[in-house]
Amino acid sequence: MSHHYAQELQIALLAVQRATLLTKRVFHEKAKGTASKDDKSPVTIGDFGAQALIISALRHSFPGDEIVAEEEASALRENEGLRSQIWELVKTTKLNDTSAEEQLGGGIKDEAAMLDIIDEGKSKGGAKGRIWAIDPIDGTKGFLRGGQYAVCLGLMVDGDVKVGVLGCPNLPVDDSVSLDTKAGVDQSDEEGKGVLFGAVQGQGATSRPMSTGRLQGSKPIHMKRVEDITQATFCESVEAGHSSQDDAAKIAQKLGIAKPSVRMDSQAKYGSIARGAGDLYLRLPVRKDYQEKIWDHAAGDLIVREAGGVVTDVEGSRLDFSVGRTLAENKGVIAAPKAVHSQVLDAVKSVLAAK
Ligand SMILES: Nc1ncnc2c1ncn2[C@@H]1O[C@H](COP(=O)(O)O)[C@@H](OP(=O)(O)O)[C@H]1O
Ligand SMILES: [Mg+2]
Ligand SMILES: [Mg+2]
Ligand SMILES: [Mg+2]
Repeated sequence: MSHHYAQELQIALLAVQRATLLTKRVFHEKAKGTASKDDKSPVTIGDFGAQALIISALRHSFPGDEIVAEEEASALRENEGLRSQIWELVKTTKLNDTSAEEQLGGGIKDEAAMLDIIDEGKSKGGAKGRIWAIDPIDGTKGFLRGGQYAVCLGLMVDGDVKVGVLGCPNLPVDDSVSLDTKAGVDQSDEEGKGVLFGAVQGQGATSRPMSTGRLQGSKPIHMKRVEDITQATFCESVEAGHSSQDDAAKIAQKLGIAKPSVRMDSQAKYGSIARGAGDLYLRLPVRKDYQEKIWDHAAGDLIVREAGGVVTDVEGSRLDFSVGRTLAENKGVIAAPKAVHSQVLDAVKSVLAAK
């Protein structure tokens, strides 16, 4: 059966847009209510709330699909304070358009149902069937710092990403605003900010301004043509523990790039290069044993490829989303326009080989 994924894209865009209304409310509140996960990484009431709203929307339209989501509710079951703060946000966050809200199935029944919904994201992933990957807040550290963050949703079918959506409340709406070194720091969702990226395999990538109700009109986006690699703008993580900034600096030097990197949190990096605001995204392993999570890459990988880019790991292999909740077969990420990807990859390989 041929499949155009029109309904999947529509629901994913609306679900992400609604979830960002919740994260923006949290962003503007002083008490962000963080908890610490087993791996010591932070999670906020925004992460839990956004995950609940997205899963609830997916369940309404696609009840048979599997879901891989980053967060789980166990910490909330033991913490009534945290739980009720999240429920307060979830039950009062709605799109201000009746038809759009209806497409998402409206709200969640009660607090207990919310916890169960959050826990519906425990699929093991894999190579068979329809599986959604959700990162309710990607770049949680950036979110807490007032940097970039993204609400991320991807649909994989038989291990291949078919639909990808990124909501980036703190990026400029205008695709032509080039990244500078301030793009990742001290950002807010003031006037002129907030963009939704979307892509369907084989149909290209788009951006549109975020709204509080129905979807706004979209524009196709494309990666920028790199005439001269020495003038390229590359982005990397703010967190030195997530991507080796030392290796990135050596790779840049090898390519003759003198401009400092743009450091920003989250998959906003993928969105930014896909729209031509920057050129390259390098994610270079710091720890040999770390496995990248599928929800950190699924949407961004498709959006960049549909905008004319190539995304591989540091060895040049495509990211393999078919092996579970992590990218167990890949290390790092190299995303670049098609015409220069192999040149960048050569530089990456030679720098990493020399270590
Ligand atoms: N050692 C590590 N190496 C690479 N990525 C890591 C990591 N530890 C955590 N991460 C992931 O890095 C993501 C943020 O990426 P970035 O640095 O590009 O903003 C985090 O997503 P969350 O913020 O959703 O937890 C987390 O999943
Ligand atoms: Mg996290
Ligand atoms: Mg993440
Ligand atoms: Mg996250």
